[in-house]
Amino acid sequence: MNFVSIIMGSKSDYEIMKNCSDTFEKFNVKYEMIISSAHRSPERTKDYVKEAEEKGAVAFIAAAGMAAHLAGALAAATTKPIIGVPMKGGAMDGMDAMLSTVQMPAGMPVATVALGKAGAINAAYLAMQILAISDKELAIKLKEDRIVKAKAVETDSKDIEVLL
Ligand SMILES: Nc1c(C(=O)O)ncn1[C@@H]1O[C@H](COP(=O)(O)O)[C@@H](O)[C@H]1O
Repeated sequence: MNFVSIIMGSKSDYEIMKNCSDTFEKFNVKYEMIISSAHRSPERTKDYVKEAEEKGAVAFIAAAGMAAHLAGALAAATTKPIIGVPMKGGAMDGMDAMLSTVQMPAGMPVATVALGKAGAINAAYLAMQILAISDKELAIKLKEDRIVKAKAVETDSKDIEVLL
């Protein structure tokens, strides 16, 4: 059973990451979602990655704030794609999380998405684009979603546009 795994460093990340799981729900894509920290629960994190891989996890989404090492720790534990979502908050409001998520050494990639809600949603989209390589039905749904988005831009414009 193919699925995507979402791991958050803390329950305080859930409000934003619910946007990620909601996106999977919208597209009917299977996911798991847990809290585990590379800092606070290193053994749980390592054990979970192994179990999730055995169950069929195709990609991992790691969301963490501040000194965000979770995504990097997952990258060290598996060769499955890792998508990192830096969380806003803390004294540096996410700049720290963004840099610690994105600045991985060569050969240990973490595909880092935007801070905040857009990042949580894009993490799900990126994971679905990975799944869609071998899932034609999902690939079609993603293409249809682009058409809907493009139409929404036109509709929004029509509401306010001024053309000469
Ligand atoms: N960066 C990490 C890791 C980790 O990288 O393992 N574990 C928790 N955290 C982050 O610490 C922030 C504050 O956590 P608390 O709100 O629980 O104090 C959260 O954004 C979490 O992701």
